[in-house]
Amino acid sequence: MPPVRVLYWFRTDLRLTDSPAVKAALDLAPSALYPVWCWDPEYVYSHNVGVNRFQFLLDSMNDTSAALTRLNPKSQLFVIRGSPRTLLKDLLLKWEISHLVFEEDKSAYGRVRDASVSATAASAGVKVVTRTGHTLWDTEAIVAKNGGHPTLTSETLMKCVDKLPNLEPPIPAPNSIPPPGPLDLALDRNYHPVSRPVDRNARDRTAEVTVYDTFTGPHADFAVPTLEELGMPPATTPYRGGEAEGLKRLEAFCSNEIAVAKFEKPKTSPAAFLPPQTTLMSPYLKFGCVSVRYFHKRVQDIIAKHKRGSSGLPVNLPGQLYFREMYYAAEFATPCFDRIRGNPICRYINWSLENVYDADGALVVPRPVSDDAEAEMYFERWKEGRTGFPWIDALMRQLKHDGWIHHLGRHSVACFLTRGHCFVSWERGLEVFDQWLIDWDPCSNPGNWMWLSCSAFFHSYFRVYSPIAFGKKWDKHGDLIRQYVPELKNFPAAHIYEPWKCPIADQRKAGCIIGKNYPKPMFDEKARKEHCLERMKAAFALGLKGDDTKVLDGSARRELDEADAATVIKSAATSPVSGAKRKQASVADMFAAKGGGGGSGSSSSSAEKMQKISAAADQAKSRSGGSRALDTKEGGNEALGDM
Ligand SMILES: Cc1cc2nc3c(=O)[nH]c(=O)nc-3n(C[C@H](O)[C@H](O)[C@H](O)COP(=O)(O)OP(=O)(O)OC[C@H]3O[C@@H](n4cnc5c(N)ncnc54)[C@H](O)[C@@H]3O)c2cc1C
Repeated sequence: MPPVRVLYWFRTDLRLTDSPAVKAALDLAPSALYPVWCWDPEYVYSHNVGVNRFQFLLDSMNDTSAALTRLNPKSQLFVIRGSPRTLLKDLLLKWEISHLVFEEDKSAYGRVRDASVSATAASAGVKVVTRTGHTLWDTEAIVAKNGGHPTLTSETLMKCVDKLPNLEPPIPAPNSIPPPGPLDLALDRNYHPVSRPVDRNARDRTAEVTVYDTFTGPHADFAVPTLEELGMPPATTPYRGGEAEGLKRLEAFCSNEIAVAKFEKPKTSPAAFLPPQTTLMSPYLKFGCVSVRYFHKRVQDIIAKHKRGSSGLPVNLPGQLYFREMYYAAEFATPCFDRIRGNPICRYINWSLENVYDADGALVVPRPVSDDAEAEMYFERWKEGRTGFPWIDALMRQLKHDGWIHHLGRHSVACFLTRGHCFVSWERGLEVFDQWLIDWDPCSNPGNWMWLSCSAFFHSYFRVYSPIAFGKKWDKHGDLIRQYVPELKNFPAAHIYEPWKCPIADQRKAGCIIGKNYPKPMFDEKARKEHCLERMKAAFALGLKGDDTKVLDGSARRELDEADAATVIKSAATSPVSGAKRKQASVADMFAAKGGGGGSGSSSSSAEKMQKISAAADQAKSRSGGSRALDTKEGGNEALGDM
């Protein structure tokens, strides 16, 4: 029998407790175990990753490396700087590896990469062993139980998992591991990307990237890189990665068993991030520092112990984990999940700012400047936390600084940017979250953006989060605002959510003049909300999805823009005119001029179309119970009360 020599390829499973793939590697009883991380140039340059997420990843890698060394002083996480697609084959040959073992990554990106690496390994005569460990259930099996379709409600998900075998109990961390074999690596290729791709993270770098100057680190010790090697300044997030830190956080949360048993997501405060409000486990799940199955078992055991008065699905903690499963299974079965164009589950809405694609369907980068200057301005001010709505600004600044905000805070800012007020495409918001979130995830991020923008999963578009009342309900004194918008820290509580209404004498006393030290609101929020509701109504009535030919050839956009223009003509005489309305009125003028049959003819046919659309949407709204009812299947981590 040839000796068993295993290369364990770590990716989004930076842990040793309850890792089915680590167990599979050890079950092979290898004489040598090489725990490897490939520091992929694609991640460094082509993915949209901000400094906080890089820091969290480096923390997690260092923690795994230290844990491996504790289990065997000769072991560590062997970090090699290069693409797994090219590098792994050389490692397999040099180290005479018999088995390549890794945890499955079922995302669209992961599937393609893993298939290419597996094929390369097989061609080198190496056996490939994979296990599911990033999700509770095998995503592919869930989709198969759903007839190959994406799971669009948590109820559907539960029906599918009911047909799957029961979850296995978590696997304890190993007590020891074999050492690696010889580590000499006379690698002769240059793994530094010769033609470096567009650097999407250039904006965060303050120095040159030096991480690829060597294969095995500046001291040839396979060390975990540093932020300096990535050309990045120190991170600002207070959250540190790693299995030890993640398990500590989970235990701290679980120490209050009653709170665990009674947890109801919609009743947690978007302004709080300490237990028992929320677990803050998402970045640890994202990087696999904590096993989702271990987390699930831990809370299920507590719930079983305190059955009386415990909360139920979908609002309890297991329910939250099932939302994650739902998005994973939805992503698996949906082409173009992270964009509108070509996405069969995503409703088409004619957002004022949307992504532009070339004839082959590729995103146009750099992005052309939109001709809707107002929408561009809304987007920029949203991103910078300068909208003039302190609740929104506090959350956006918290997101940028800390890399994490509460789920219901994400609801607030996502609703505000998209269907609630700015009418900017969710694709633009997704990109900002992608850059800033430490827990960014290819399934949960697009999935939740589609939910919040009422593009998929959730459809009650007439339920809009107030940028004033919602925060006030949870944080009357405005502590979150005082912390993240220091300009307002001395503002009287009575006016902190609407500082523009504060008497000038009090503004002076608080040391902050609105319009000078802190912006005035960028629009009349009520008028904007009405404007967006009308546009959502039209899009819902048209009822197209991202893969419809009318979306792909641009005619859906024209049709909805015409309908919007007609609405403005209809309402111009009665509605308060915000800047945005003026802009729409000019769109209406353009339409009238283009119509050929003269202004009045065009606008009346358009108005008729709008009337039909509007009536259909009203019917849909009354069928679903109007603005007060919320389909419980859609709820679960929605704030069900006052929005
Ligand atoms: C616009 C938007 C974008 C989001 N992007 C991401 C993302 O990129 N990555 C990410 O992990 N979560 C994302 N979420 C979901 C959610 O906000 C975070 O998972 C949550 O804030 C994590 O906090 P927690 O760990 O304290 O959650 P808890 O309430 O303690 O829940 C426990 C775990 O359940 C999972 N979970 C809970 N709610 C959701 C949900 N709605 N979707 C998916 N998983 C959920 C998370 O893994 C979470 O750690 C997004 C939500 C919104 C509204």
